[in-house]
Amino acid sequence: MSMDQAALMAALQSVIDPNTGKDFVSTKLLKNLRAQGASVSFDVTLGYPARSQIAPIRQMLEDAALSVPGVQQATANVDFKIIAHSVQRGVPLLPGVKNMIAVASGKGGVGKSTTAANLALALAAEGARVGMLDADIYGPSQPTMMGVHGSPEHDGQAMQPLIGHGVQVNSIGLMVKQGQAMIWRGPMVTQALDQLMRQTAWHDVDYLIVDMPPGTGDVQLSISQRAPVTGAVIVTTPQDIALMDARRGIAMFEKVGVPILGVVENMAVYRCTQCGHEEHIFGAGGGQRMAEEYKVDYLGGLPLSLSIREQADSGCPTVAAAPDSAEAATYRAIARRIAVKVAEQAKDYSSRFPTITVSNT
Ligand SMILES: Nc1ncnc2c1ncn2[C@@H]1O[C@H](COP(=O)(O)OP(=O)(O)OP(=O)(O)O)[C@@H](O)[C@H]1O
Repeated sequence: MSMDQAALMAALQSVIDPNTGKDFVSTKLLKNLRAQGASVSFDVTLGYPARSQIAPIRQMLEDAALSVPGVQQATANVDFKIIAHSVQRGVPLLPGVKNMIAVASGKGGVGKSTTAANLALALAAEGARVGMLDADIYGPSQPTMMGVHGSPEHDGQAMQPLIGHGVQVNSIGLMVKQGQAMIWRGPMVTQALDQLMRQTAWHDVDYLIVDMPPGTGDVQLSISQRAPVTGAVIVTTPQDIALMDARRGIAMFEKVGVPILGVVENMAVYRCTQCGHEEHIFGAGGGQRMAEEYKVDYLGGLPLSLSIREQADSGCPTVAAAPDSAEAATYRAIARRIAVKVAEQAKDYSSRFPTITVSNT
């Protein structure tokens, strides 16, 4: 029995990627469909890091093809490729970095650095090449959280990032003495961060996570204007005051044309380690309500958890220390949502155009 090509396409189109909610045919991700006798094969390239997703997606696609009368053999070649997506107009990309994701918060102490570290590890666990730029001048904690020691080597041109849990790390905390940066004035901070960003030899990074200084002052505004940011993630806790500050964070990025990838609610609920009872100490649903009000995505919530704190503060964040825990699964789900949202953004075309230098001579 010969196969009906239209039926094959319809069957393949009925398969929905659970991560994007879209099919692979109308999004043109399915390519090179070959049919020979009773065999079909095709390629699917996902736009987000998907090591754990390849096998189930391959299975769904092959099952769909095999359900078509006349198809006896189906081979789906599924892989992923992360490309550079657009940033603010007129801001050039950093060499060696495809996408920069700013992790920000309206106020300090909400768990921004912990979230940034775990998201970096979650993206890396799915096969992405990840960098971590710790720009938190007021409390650079990434060297501790990512477990890196020493200073980056400088070859006269650029600094070599340190490697922690497979992630390329550089931090303002590795460049200055403890406490020194806090007394710098705004322009000095901006200059130091600019240098840190541009003079680090990032090696073919798919996602550079930037742990931003907390707040929405001049330094933060300047980074969000000058750095090529693909999108921003806002971390908040559920208290009204933190939510109010988070709103300011959203407004700051929107003002400079950086898309908000979504909101992460940290320390959303307390779960008793003895009996499992859950208590919304700071009120329930605040992050979600704020996300709805501001029409941004609610990416997920993390509980107030002793293990999250202990693991991050001891240099092995939860995603690496306890990959089978519920908290690690939440971080991975949030990271996947972020990567999918980045993949949906327009491609960066700036590298296609030559830079025009006007010379007066
Ligand atoms: N979900 C959580 N449960 C328990 N403790 C947490 C959680 N998230 C973060 N912490 C802890 O709270 C403290 C502050 O977290 P973190 O440094 O990530 O916050 P931050 O917002 O980056 O702060 P800063 O304003 O200093 O940049 C750390 O000790 C961290 O381990």
